[in-house]
Amino acid sequence: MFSSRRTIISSPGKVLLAGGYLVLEPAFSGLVVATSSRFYSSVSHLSSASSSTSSSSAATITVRAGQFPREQSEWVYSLSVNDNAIHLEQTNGDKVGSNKFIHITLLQTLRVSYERIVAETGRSGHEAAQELIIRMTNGGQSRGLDIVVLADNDFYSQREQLSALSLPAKIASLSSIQPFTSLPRPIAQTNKTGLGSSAALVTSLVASLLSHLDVVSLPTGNPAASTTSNLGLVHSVAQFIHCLAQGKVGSGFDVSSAVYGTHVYTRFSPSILTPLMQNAIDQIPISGDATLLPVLDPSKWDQDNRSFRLPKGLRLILADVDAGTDTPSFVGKVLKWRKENPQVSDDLWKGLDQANMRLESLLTDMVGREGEGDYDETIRCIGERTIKDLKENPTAVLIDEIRTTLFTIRGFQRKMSELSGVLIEPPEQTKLIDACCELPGVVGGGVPGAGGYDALFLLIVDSPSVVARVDDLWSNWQEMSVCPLLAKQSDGGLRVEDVNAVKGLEQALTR
Ligand SMILES: Nc1ncnc2c1ncn2[C@@H]1O[C@H](COP(=O)(O)OP(=O)(O)OP(=O)(O)O)[C@@H](O)[C@H]1O
Ligand SMILES: C[C@@](O)(CCOP(=O)(O)O)CC(=O)O
Repeated sequence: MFSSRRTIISSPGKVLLAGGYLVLEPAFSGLVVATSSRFYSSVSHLSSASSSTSSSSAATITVRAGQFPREQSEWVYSLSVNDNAIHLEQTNGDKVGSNKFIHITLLQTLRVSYERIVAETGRSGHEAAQELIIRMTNGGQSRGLDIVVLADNDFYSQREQLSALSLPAKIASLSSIQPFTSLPRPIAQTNKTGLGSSAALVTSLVASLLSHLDVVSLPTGNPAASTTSNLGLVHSVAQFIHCLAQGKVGSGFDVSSAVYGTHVYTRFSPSILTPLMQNAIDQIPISGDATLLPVLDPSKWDQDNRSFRLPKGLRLILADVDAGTDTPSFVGKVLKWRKENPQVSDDLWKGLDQANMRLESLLTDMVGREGEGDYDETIRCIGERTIKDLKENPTAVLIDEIRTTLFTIRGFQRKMSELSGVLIEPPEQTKLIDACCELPGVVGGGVPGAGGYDALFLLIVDSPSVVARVDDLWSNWQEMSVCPLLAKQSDGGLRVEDVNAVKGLEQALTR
């Protein structure tokens, strides 16, 4: 009986609200907010194998990026076993080119799966390799795995789609675009919006593969309820793969939020991955001891995730600004300046970290006031700026302190820009964010993550009138092209999906 079993797991996008650059060092933390816009990975079995093609030592994997042109966005791999290794080769690279994030995710996740099969079944070598292939081919009844990856529209600029529909770059227009809308050009020629597509892709694909191959068990609904070892393994495997594919060990805040959702993140020690980064291999050894699992054992990872969320009644609203940011180049220049100016940069880092942690504390205090009788009314009045005397109202005082702290953080970012020569908050962004902050209901804002011209965020009162004010200012802004995203904050990380619960997903998977 051919199995129609399908595993769909999604990961949220990310916004590093505070802690850019500092979060690269374990001494400092970052406030990372997961977005409502998500990245989906679906794993099922390819059509049934005819007796001539079914094999216990080979399998096929096809991966399709469902919203991109199929002829340039479907990668096919063949997996085979020889005397001392499992090999994964792409078979259509000459036609569509390669996708290193997909290839590395498949290879390393299958390598983890093989090592887990050895550890759990006591089988090794060819026997364990055959067990892996049996799971990939549904007991030989299928040729292998059929994978489709899909991102919510927010991950990629929709400017062209909006102009093709003669629609203005406004929130209402974005809502009229079909979910997982087809994009005209391949990924490499598509503008991304800074939500962390690669981290969400890697994380959701690792989780869906490990789950489909029965290596981890992630219950439907809220995987956060699953055992920490399962989620912890998904986290460490995804962090390793993302670093390998990016060719550097970043802070990992983006993978952490793709797994755990919104939280205060303190990075893992980069040295944990050194043994694996130095001799990355391109096959899966089936002789000798496990080499991945001892390093990716979650109990050996020292990152910290402190729970944190935005308070009820406030909303994160995001915009994609017309030019991107070369994050690796920004990071390189800032860290070079920091190394050359240790005293000045230490003082700056400590001052900025205090402001970042003050922001966390104030937002958490706001969460603590959600049950107060005056909370909702105060938020409503702040939205229309009809509060006369802030001093009389503790919630209003807190919001005013959040506003001040966001300005303080931006001041430190401008100081970092001035001293390092890296335009973290460029003058054009300063002008735009200051103009937004003048609007009633806007608490504050800033440039997320590495900054530059990539994106901007605002913290606003979550009311239609405030959203409309911001939307209007952005759509009329002349100095830069500012396009809103639909994303809001969300608290959840990895999620096992029911295809019928996600609008447009079934159609996009079978398109
Ligand atoms: N839908 C997708 N399907 C397959 N691969 C994708 C998809 N989206 C992104 N990728 C992969 O991720 C790579 C982008 O990773 P990169 O680290 O350069 O950007 P990023 O920092 O994640 O971007 P952003 O934060 O703007 O989304 C692409 O080159 C591609 O290999
Ligand atoms: C600059 C840095 O601290 C944050 C980059 O954030 P983003 O990719 O610009 O959202 C780099 C990192 O944390 O890996």
